[in-house]
Amino acid sequence: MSTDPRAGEAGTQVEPEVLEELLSMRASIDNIDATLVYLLAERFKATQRVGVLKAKHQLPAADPAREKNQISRLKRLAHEAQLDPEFAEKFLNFIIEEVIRHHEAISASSGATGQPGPARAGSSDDPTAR
Ligand SMILES: C=C(O[C@@H]1C=C(C(=O)O)C=C[C@H]1O)C(=O)O
Repeated sequence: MSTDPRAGEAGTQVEPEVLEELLSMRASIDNIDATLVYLLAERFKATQRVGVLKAKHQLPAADPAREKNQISRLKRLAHEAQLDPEFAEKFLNFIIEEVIRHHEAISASSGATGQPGPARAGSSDDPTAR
């Protein structure tokens, strides 16, 4: 029924009014997804700075006490927002795992100098490369 590429599979399967409603909701989803990408990019910029600070002061990459506090706070917020708290926990753990991986890489590259090393310059683990 529609050749609009935004309609996807549904374009050939539903009435024009239904399609219009679907496309309007998808436009919101696109905006939300773009916001998520920007938010995640900002969060990773901040955590990269934490990683550099930790490497400089020989602090461990992971901080389980901080993670525990964050997860209970986020689960509480998720519940209030009618988002599945278990999903919120999984999502946050997924992100934290990646952050810790970055911190370990920063620490490994900084060696004795406490500075991100030249071997990592330009890599995704080097926040100064951005
Ligand atoms: C960013 C930090 O490093 C790690 C990553 C965290 C996160 O992504 O929120 C939280 C705790 C740490 O395990 C930190 O210590 O603040």
